[in-house]
Amino acid sequence: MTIPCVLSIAGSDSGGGAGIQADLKAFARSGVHGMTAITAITAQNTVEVRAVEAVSPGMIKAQIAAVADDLGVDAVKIGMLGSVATIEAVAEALGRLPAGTPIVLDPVMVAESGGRLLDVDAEESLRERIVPLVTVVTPNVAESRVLARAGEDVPLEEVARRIHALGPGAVIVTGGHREEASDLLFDGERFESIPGERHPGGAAHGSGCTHSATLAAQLAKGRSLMEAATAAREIAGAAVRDGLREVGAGAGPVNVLGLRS
Ligand SMILES: Nc1ncnc2c1ncn2[C@@H]1O[C@H](COP(=O)(O)OP(=O)(O)O)[C@@H](O)[C@H]1O
Ligand SMILES: Cc1ncc(COP(=O)(O)O)c(N)n1
Repeated sequence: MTIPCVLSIAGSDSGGGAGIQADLKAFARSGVHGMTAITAITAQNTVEVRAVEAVSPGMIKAQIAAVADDLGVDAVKIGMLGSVATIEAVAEALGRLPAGTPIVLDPVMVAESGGRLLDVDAEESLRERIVPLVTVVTPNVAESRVLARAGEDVPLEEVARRIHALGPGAVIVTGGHREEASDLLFDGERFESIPGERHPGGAAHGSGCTHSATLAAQLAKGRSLMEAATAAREIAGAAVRDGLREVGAGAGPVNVLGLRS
């Protein structure tokens, strides 16, 4: 079998912890060939997002078409989209991929450091134009409540049901911000808890990106959704545990490749 080719449609993090930089490392960790369609460039470090510049819709579509026409796309991970114009471009490009291509959406809204990465007026487009097209959507708890328009009083199972009703194949609410750090999977029929140890002293900048990129890579390798979700939880958790705490003054970058000084 030839090596799977997986495409990340996401933003660039100049600090190297999240976005496409995290995705390429996660793809390598899972043994697939990584490709990128960059949606935005961020001037970002572990403390703040200083500036964001969108890539033009035409250039985003050209990147996706270039890799699809030659290398082929065995799975897609979508991260930061940023604006309505970018969402429209990505929705159009996804429609040209072969039916059945696994698509993982990490609905990135706000960076770990607090900077906004999705315009508020783009939340509705994300919900209507992208969420229904994807195989699995992987919000963290805060993102799940925005997608479901659910307040703190709504139980997480109901939040997942409401997101599923928007049309994706499945929902995984990631648990990095929950006390027990387990992920919650809902495929429209059953709930599965995907447990894992919490690493409170770890470095978590890029954990969501690492999780969704790993999920896409594992699906490209032919794993079932449950197998892929289990591997993504395990690999993201270990990347937080081994995270580079000493790098930067804020939340340090995850370390999915187990780098040591
Ligand atoms: N402190 C932690 N300890 C163990 N696993 C973690 C920790 N933080 C995040 N994870 C794991 O990393 C993945 C991403 O989670 P999360 O932090 O919820 O996403 P985001 O980075 O989008 O906020 C999930 O599988 C989650 O369980
Ligand atoms: C370009 C880009 N994409 C995604 C994230 C989210 O990652 P995190 O929530 O870990 O900051 C980010 N900070 N920057």
